[in-house]
Amino acid sequence: MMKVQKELLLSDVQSKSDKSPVTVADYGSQAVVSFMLERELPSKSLSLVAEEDSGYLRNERGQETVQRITKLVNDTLASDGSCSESPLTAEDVLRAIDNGKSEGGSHGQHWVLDPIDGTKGFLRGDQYAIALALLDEGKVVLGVLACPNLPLASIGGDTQHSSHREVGCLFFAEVGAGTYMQSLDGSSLIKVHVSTIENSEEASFFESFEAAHSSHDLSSSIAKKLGVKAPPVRIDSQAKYGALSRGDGAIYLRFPHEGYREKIWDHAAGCIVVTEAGGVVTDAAGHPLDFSKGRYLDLEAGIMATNQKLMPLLLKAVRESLEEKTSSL
Ligand SMILES: Nc1ncnc2c1ncn2[C@@H]1O[C@H](COP(=O)(O)O)[C@@H](O)[C@H]1OP(=O)(O)O
Ligand SMILES: [Mg+2]
Ligand SMILES: [Mg+2]
Ligand SMILES: [Mg+2]
Repeated sequence: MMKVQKELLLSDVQSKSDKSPVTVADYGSQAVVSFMLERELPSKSLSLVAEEDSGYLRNERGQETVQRITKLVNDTLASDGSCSESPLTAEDVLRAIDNGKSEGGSHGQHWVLDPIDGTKGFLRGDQYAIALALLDEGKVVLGVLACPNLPLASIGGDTQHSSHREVGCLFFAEVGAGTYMQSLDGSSLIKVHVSTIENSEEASFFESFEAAHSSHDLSSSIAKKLGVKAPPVRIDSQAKYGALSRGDGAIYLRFPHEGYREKIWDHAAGCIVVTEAGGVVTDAAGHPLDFSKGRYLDLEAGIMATNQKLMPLLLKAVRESLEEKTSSL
């Protein structure tokens, strides 16, 4: 994935109908994960709720892109050493991508995948994540978050110039069993916990790098009410949930602009990674996120995450800031 990030060509990037970018890496990652899940869980019929579909790839202009993705997928499976079968054809790859069309819901088990979360960060050479979760009867019971560019050392405010530049973190959480972090090369497994800060003035917070994804004005007003002194830490993708789960910062604020609908694959893995590390994730009204409603989350105004001690204070500050915003309109 990191090699693809470095070598990405202009022609490898397309624009979707909602104007967000999608790359050969997004499609390739979805095909690989879908293919692996099918292979590892042969006895069950797979239900996968995933971001991408093959629509664009199946039209004429997509032909070249499909060839490129097919090569990437086969190279990846071969380098992993886990593939003894013959190489996948373009049609196999398109079918693996389209496995992700499930509607999810409150019954049975559904895998939830964002093959590349934070595509804009990926294109910039910054943070991105591969996020996979398992829903059981509408609840997230398992979450895995791979963050190939996230430093193993803390990225919290005052440690940003740390000399430890090693990157690549894997977070995983299972309901009732806590959250663990491992380096992507497989060494050093540790159990992680959210920050224990109780004084909001000492807290630092994460938000989107992209101002179009989350209102920076609103989070700055909330931070001011809490007396937060540190400047916001702005990074892309669910890497924010990962960083929060190990206490790099104490708060995550996300307030998309009017009309944006949050998707379950953008939060399912991150949510359990934070809650199993002792944190709380809610919408702006303080309700837990409901992953049982299909491909979209149905929620009020925004998403926030912090530790249990700070949540009541945060909720109050969010309420006040939202009221001020409404009355100023
Ligand atoms: N207009 C938008 N507002 C909010 N989030 C968006 C918007 N467009 C895309 N996203 C999604 O928000 C998430 C990244 O936001 P951030 O990095 O700011 O946390 C990604 O899941 C991204 O999708 P994608 O998975 O396609 O990158
Ligand atoms: Mg996308
Ligand atoms: Mg995403
Ligand atoms: Mg994505």
